[in-house]
Amino acid sequence: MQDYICTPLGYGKIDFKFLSNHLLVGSEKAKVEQRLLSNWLSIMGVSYCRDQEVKTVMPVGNKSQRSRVQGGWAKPSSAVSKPSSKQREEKASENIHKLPVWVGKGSEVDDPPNISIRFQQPAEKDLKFDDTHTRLITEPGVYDLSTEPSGVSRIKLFHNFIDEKSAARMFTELSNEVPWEQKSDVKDGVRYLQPRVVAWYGDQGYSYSGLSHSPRPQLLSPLLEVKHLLEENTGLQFNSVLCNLYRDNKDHVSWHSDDEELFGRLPTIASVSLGDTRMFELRRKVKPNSEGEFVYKEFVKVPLPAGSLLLMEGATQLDWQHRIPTEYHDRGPRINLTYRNIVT
Ligand SMILES: O=C(O)CCC(=O)C(=O)O
Ligand SMILES: [Fe+2]
Repeated sequence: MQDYICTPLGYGKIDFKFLSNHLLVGSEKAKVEQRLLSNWLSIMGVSYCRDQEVKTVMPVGNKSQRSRVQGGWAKPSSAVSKPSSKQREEKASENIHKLPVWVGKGSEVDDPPNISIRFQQPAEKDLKFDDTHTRLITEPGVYDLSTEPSGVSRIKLFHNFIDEKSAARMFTELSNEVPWEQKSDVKDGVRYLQPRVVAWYGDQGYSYSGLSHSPRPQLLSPLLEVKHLLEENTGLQFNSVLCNLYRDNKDHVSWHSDDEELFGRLPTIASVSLGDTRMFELRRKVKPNSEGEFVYKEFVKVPLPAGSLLLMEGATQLDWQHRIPTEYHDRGPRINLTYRNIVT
């Protein structure tokens, strides 16, 4: 059994002070908090199982917190006894990870969320978690992700870029009027149906991963509205938009970069979200290690609510990948509009 501890200090109202890599919950109180809990767990990349017996208990914090949590909804099992909780706690506090500090853009940048993570390294197994960095961005701002010879990778997050009422109206119009299509693409020589439906608008077509979109120059009115808003606010031009509809929690887009040549070397991609909130994740690209494995260490997670705008700029497509992962729990439909500019 692998164990590690996370303390979600300062994030949300989650009333728990310990986790294991299999956090198993049983009581009513825990059930009320399952959604928060599973969100937080998915943010931290921890697997989550419900309605099973607690296999591991990893107390963190003072004695009163411990007994409250254990007494409330966690049943320690025999797995707890070795090594002792105290030993684990002491070991864990030696291993507190200091997450990297954002390189900010003056006053536009809010402080990073106050999350600290403690990792308990089990004696018997290497979790490969111990040197990963995950940053959660919930506040609007400008965030420099990395600086490499290729340039600065920068994202900008805006909330309420589209007001609530307009976002709801656009969501309904686009759900009904866009000719949504489930395409298939090729991965490792095999053709798969994409786990979402899409539509492409632009004067030119767009091809990637063995699929192609024909030109569709006539933008629907909500798409034009957003395009004008973007152009007014960013001073940039966008001549195409890929519309994605994630129908439920299972729909997703896997790790990728929008690094096709037709968008230029350092493209700005403007991503507008409507409908239910989904987590947008980035990971920094790595070179394969000596065994040919890709061991990713830097992750960024950004919940994207309705009306938000996320700009990906600079070297983000060269040095980072992004995805929308599946979620464990139900999600309503979400529409994402990624505006791009074809330069060739
Ligand atoms: O749905 C999203 O937020 C991301 C979509 C995306 O990455 C893409 O269309 O290339
Ligand atoms: Fe993308």
